[in-house]
Amino acid sequence: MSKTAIYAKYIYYDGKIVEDSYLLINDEKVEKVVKEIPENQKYDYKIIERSNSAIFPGFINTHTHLPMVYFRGLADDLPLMEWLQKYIWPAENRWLSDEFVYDATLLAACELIKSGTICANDMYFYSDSIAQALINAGVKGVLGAGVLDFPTKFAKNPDEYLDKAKLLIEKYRDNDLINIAICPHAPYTVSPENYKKCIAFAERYGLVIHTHLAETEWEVNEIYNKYGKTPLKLMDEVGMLDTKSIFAHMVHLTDEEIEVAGKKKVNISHCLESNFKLASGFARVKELLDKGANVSIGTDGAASNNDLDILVEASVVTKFHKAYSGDATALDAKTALDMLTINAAKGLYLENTGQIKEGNFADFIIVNLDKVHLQPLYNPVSQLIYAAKSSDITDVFINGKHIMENRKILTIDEEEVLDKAKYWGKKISGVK
Ligand SMILES: CSC[C@H]1O[C@@H](n2cnc3c(O)ncnc32)[C@H](O)[C@@H]1O
Ligand SMILES: [Zn+2]
Repeated sequence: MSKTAIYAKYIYYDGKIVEDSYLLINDEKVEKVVKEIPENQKYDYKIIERSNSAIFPGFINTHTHLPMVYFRGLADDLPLMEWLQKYIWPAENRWLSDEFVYDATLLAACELIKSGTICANDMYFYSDSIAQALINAGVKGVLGAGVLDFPTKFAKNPDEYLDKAKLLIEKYRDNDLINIAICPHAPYTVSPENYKKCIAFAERYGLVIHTHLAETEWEVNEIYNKYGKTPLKLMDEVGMLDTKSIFAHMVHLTDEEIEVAGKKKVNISHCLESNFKLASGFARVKELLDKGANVSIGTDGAASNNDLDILVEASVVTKFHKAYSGDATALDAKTALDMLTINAAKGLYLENTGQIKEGNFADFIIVNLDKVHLQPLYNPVSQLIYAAKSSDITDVFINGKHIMENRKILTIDEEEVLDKAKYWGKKISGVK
């Protein structure tokens, strides 16, 4: 049994700031916070001193495509469908393999760890290799096996995509870092019949189902022309709103659909920077939250964002929605932190996750407050969301394991990961 006690200036424990205390960790779980460790227990703990720091729950990125870090900057300044059809899908068909996905996911994992992300909700192919990379890095993943109506290098048809998902479920059933999900890509690439197949499959195995929805105006028109209804209405009719589901984007919703999303407490991953960059628009997050939807934050892939830094994303999200609503009280710093943590865990159906409290998994970050841009300090949560940079995160713990210490990743060799990224970059760009 391993016990750790971390002393910090501030600990965001069970939704409240506790000052000048120890956070006690017992193996992979949080024990409690105490002002003093009883004299007779002092030698039971490895003590870590961070008296100029604050401890917060680790962040959860609820929509991404991790291996796409190797396509970062490959095709920029384009709208979604042109970006996908002319550049990204051809690149995926040319380059994806287990080796590519494993190497790329290690690079993504470094970026996640360095920006305080303890778990990513991924949607891609070759998810076995994604799982192996995340396990080696010590990062949690909800790994969504992608499903499309059409064939790719990875699978011939929806049945084969699902057969491959079955193997993942069996392999990772007892893994404490990995959960498997099912990911029909979007209503313009997956028929209603295949959505129903995915739902039946997800329900049989108790999985979360994760899809892109209402991302662009093009999608709304395409679905209307094909089915005579909106994307959300179509999802409601196939049963997606009445199962364990999470929807990425939800940009183009009518007022009535915002009511429905709220009433049905739909889980939404808001991907603002990707939506901005592809000029897709933006989700009406304040209204969705006010009506009762559960909104968390995703970066989307690094080929459309172009990074996986969820702390920057949250800062942009809170400020943008104040400006858009004309209400400076909208999406305050606590709401932004909740979106990165509790809302995200709820949206992914992860138990004992998303908050530092007794019995929860010990997933947390340590932020160095001794920085010119972080002093003086009146409100630690406000400082985290509005002023801190990811580079202020010194330490990351996941399931009680020390993953990054004083910004050095302890689980994988960052230099080697960088060398591999450069090697693949040269290959992809055709440089000899
Ligand atoms: C089914 S595997 C994932 C699939 O999604 C593609 N993708 C990446 N970003 C987006 C986005 O913003 N909208 C739609 N599809 C996206 C990715 O390239 C894979 O092919
Ligand atoms: Zn996406």
